[in-house]
Amino acid sequence: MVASAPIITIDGPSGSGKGTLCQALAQHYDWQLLDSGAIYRVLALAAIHHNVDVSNEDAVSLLAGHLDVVFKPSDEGVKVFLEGEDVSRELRTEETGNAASKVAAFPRVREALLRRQRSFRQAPGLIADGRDMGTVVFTDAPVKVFLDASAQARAERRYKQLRDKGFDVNIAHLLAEIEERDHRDRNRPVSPLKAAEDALVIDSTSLTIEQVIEQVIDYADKKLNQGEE
Ligand SMILES: Nc1ncnc2c1ncn2[C@@H]1O[C@H](COP(=O)(O)OP(=O)(O)O)[C@@H](O)[C@H]1O
Ligand SMILES: Nc1ccn([C@H]2C[C@H](O)[C@@H](COP(=O)(O)OP(=O)(O)O)O2)c(=O)n1
Repeated sequence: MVASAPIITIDGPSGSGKGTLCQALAQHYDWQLLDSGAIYRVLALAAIHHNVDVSNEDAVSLLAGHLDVVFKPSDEGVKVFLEGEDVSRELRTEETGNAASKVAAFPRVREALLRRQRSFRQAPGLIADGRDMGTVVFTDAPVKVFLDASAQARAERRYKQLRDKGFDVNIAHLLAEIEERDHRDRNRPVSPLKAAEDALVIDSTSLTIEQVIEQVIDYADKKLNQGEE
């Protein structure tokens, strides 16, 4: 039997640093990258573009089954195309994140997107970024990390990130949105945001990005080597 490609799952709440960490890991190991949040964000945008009510589970799960999305690496990072249209900028707004969190709460939507996410598992390995990568989508991953940080720290990070991209943002508003999204993501009945039992939990509130990356690479190297012994 051919062994499946190894996976490192990185789950955690909004602004904990998952995307930054996953990009660094994908570069370090030269592995594929799955940004599962981007898939939920694209689906939310597809609903908005087609005037589909994001609270209508039937209609949104139908869209999820036919989602035409393409991820293209470019010099400015990965560009995302929905039905041929570049939606990379629109994808990153908090409005889109919030709508993504709403459509992601529907069980049939999550079911419709499972196979698409699992198809990213390819040699030599995969770095998977999301909320349920270690608990539902890739339960057999040899390396699982749950990345957290205080809501205040996450709101401040998001504020700087969006302001640097030229968005007009307000920190109090961002904190309220992050707390609302945390609550919805953690309390939904299917695939709620939580650490897998076998995950390494890292609180990055007072760690630099470099310290987080170093800690995860040290841990992953040990776990991956154990698997080869
Ligand atoms: N440990 C950290 N300390 C300070 N800023 C961080 C840290 N980790 C990530 N950031 C910054 O916070 C912002 C959000 O990080 P991101 O990786 O997009 O989070 P997520 O994918 O979990 O939402 C980015 O601008 C990133 O550079
Ligand atoms: N595996 C995933 C990934 C994202 N989601 C949902 C829940 C999140 O609030 C939204 C957006 O996720 P995304 O990772 O892009 O958000 P952040 O960059 O962390 O703010 O999608 C999910 O339910 N399951």
